[in-house]
Parts: sequence; structure tokens; C-alpha cells
Amino acid sequence: MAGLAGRFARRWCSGLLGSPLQVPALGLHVLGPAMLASQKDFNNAVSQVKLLKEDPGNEVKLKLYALYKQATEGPCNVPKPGMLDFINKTKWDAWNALGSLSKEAARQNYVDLVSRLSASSESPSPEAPAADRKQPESDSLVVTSEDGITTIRLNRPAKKNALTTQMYHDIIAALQAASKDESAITVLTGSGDYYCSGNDLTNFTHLPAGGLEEMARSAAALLRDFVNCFIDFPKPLVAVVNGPAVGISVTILGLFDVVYATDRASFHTPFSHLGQSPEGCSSYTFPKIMGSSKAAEMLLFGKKLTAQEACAQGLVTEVFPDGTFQKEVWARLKAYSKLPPNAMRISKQIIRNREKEKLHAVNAEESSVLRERWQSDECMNAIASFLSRKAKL
Ligand SMILES: CCCCCC/C=C/C(=O)SCCNC(=O)CCNC(=O)[C@H](O)C(C)(C)COP(=O)(O)OP(=O)(O)OC[C@H]1O[C@@H](n2cnc3c(N)ncnc32)[C@H](O)[C@@H]1OP(=O)(O)O
Repeated sequence: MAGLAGRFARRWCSGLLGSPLQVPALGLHVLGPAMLASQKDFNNAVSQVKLLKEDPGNEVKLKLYALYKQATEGPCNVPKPGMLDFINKTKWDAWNALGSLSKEAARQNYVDLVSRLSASSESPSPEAPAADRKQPESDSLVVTSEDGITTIRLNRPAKKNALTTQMYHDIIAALQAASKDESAITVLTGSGDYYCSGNDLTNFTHLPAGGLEEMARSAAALLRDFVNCFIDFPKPLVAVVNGPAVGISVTILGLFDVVYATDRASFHTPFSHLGQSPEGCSSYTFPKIMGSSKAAEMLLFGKKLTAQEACAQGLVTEVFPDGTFQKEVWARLKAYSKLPPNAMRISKQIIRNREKEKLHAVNAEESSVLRERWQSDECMNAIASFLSRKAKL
């Protein structure tokens, strides 16, 4: 069996290396004619592929192959190979998946992909910033791609990774980019001793010209967009909970596929204490995950769960000893990231799709209720109390 697999792998690689190679349908750029690569750029990129220092792996080679075919011959126009002709069938599938993508757009995508591959093969960093991704506006979020994993790291350890308005925008952009990049898995984690202390309560102190009402309106719109990105995220999404988690960083966990936590983590949703109400679709996902009375204890009374309790309730997938947490979790994720990405994406789709409409409706309702809550005396007093250091949750 091993011999067969080895022969198959060798044939597969040489088959692909012999032809110029290419992007998942999801990752393709839709560009206006003025921005498209010239034939010369394309020819250069075809030559560049042969000079790559590192083998980009079969999946990328397959993407290159399909884009090359689309760019030079247009949409797939040859009969589908038989089931047992594995290699040619896989290549045909990749080309066919590009549908009616124009030759010009395929050429551009090919050039972009080769340029990303050239940049990354020259990068000396073991955890290189994703070359194809616009980096976040502030240092409070760090996005890297390595070993088929895109990691979005909250990086405000001095403030326990509390989420500023800019960070919400940056996370949205990072998720949108990750949904189209070449990684198989996307991870959200934190720097320092906390995973995240939730919404930065000073967000509420920056009143715009329209006053409290306008602040609540725009925060609700941002919240809705933010949560929608998690609902719609197409690839496996994993939370690596490296320490305590508060507020919105807990509620959105119900939208992740897998949640790994250190035994130092805790899970706290003190919404009533803050005069607020649940978000992140937790009013729907938590009762589903843990039953209505356990969910009520967390969401109404702000009961803080230990990592072990959260695991017993089904909110956390597995708890690891803090001393070996990073090593164990990343080793496991690296192994998972080698699984066929399309299979994982399609399986996620089957698992999640029938819930999507409901989740969007819940998100809209939660955001609209919060818009009112943020203008209430209960909420204003709780935030003033935190800011004046009278209260710690
Ligand atoms: C677009 C808007 C969408 C909004 C969505 C709705 C979201 C709701 C929520 O997320 S509700 C939850 C909000 N979070 C909190 O209420 C937590 C508040 N923080 C605390 O209670 C504590 O800081 C702590 C328990 C997280 C940690 O306590 P401790 O270990 O004692 O550390 P410090 O308190 O000294 O914290 C260090 C430093 O960080 C600042 N900080 C921590 N969390 C927040 C925060 N959420 N907002 C603002 N600032 C925070 C803290 O003030 C300290 O700052 P300092 O060093 O004093 O300058």
C-alpha cells in the first residue's frame, strides 16, 4: 500500500511539474481590464515557476496548472477522464472548477500566485506574514500564514487583548483574506496571558458628532458585520484559547468549528453586570450547545466557567495543560492542515449551511437589541463604573 502511495505521489508530482501550474475558485480575483497582467507578465511568471527554490506542494501546483490552462486555452473543453485515471481527473477537476473565468483574469491570478510563491520562498522568517494579504492597520492584530494555517493573533497583551474598534475592522479584513488565501485552516488566538477581555470598554467613550445614538447605531452595524464574518467563514476555524476569555470573545466561540483551551482559561460573559445583552449568536448557539439552563447561568447571571467546565458543557473541544498547551495544539493543527482542504471546506458547508439563515437572523436581532442597551442608564453606569475603576468583573 505504501509503495503504491509513493508511486502515486511521485507520478503526481512529476506530472504537475511538467506543466505550468494554479487557485481555488474562491481565491480568484475579479479585476477590471485596466489592472490585468500582460502576456509578457504571464510569460515571465511561467518562467519564474521553474526557478522556485522550494517545491510549493501538490495543491499549489494544481492551482497553477488549472490557471495556466484557463489562461492559455480558456474554459475546460476536454472530456472528463475516467474515474481510475486519478491524476488527469484531478487536473481536469481543477481546470473545470474555474468555470467561465476569462483568460485575462486567469492570467492575472496566475501572475499573482507566482509572485506570492516567489516572495514566500525568499522569506527567511519561519512565520512569514501572508504575502498576499494587506496587513492590519494597527499592531494590535498580527496575521501570519505558515504550514497551511493562517493565524490571526490579538496582540494587545497590556490591555488583555481588549478589542478596539480598529481591531474589529482588522479582524473582518483578516477573515475575508483568510477565506480566500491558500491556507487550509484559520486560527484565532491571543498574545500574552489573556485570550481576550472582550470589547474595549473605552470604545464607548469616543462619542461621534451624532452623540450616543449615533455611537450605538454604528457600533451595532460593526458588531453585525463582525459576527457575520464568523457565520460565513468557509474554512475550518479554530480558537486557540491561550488564557481567560471575556464577553464577545466567548460568545463567538459557538461559531468556531473547534475550540482548544489551556487549563488556565476561563469563560466569562458578564452581560447583565454591564447592562448589556448577549451577542455573537450566543442567545441561539449556547442553549443549543449546553442546554437552556446552563446557557442562562452564563448569559443572564454571568457565571464564569473554568476550562474544564466549558469543555464539559461542549463549548470547548479539549483542554490542555498550560505547560504543553502551545506545543500540543500547534502540532495537532499542523497535522490537520495537511488534510485535503476542499474536503474540509465542503464538510464544513454541509455541517453549517442549514443553520446560516437562522444565525444571520439571530445576529441581526442581537445587534439591534444591543443598540438600545448601549443607550440605557444601566449600561452607561456599568461602563462609567469600570472606567472609574470602581468595579472589576
Ligand atoms: C463594535 C462593538 C461591539 C461590541 C460587542 C459587545 C461586546 C461585549 C463584551 O465584550 S462585554 C465584556 C467587556 N469586557 C469587560 O467587561 C472586561 C473588563 N476588564 C476587566 O474586568 C479586567 O480588566 C480583567 C478581569 C479582564 C483583567 O483584570 P486584571 O488581571 O486585574 O487586569 P487589569 O484590569 O489591570 O487590566 C490590565 C489593563 O487592561 C485594561 N483592560 C482590560 N480589559 C479591558 C476592556 N475590556 N476594556 C478596556 N480596557 C481593558 C485595564 O483597564 C488595564 O488598563 P490599565 O493598565 O489600567 O491602563
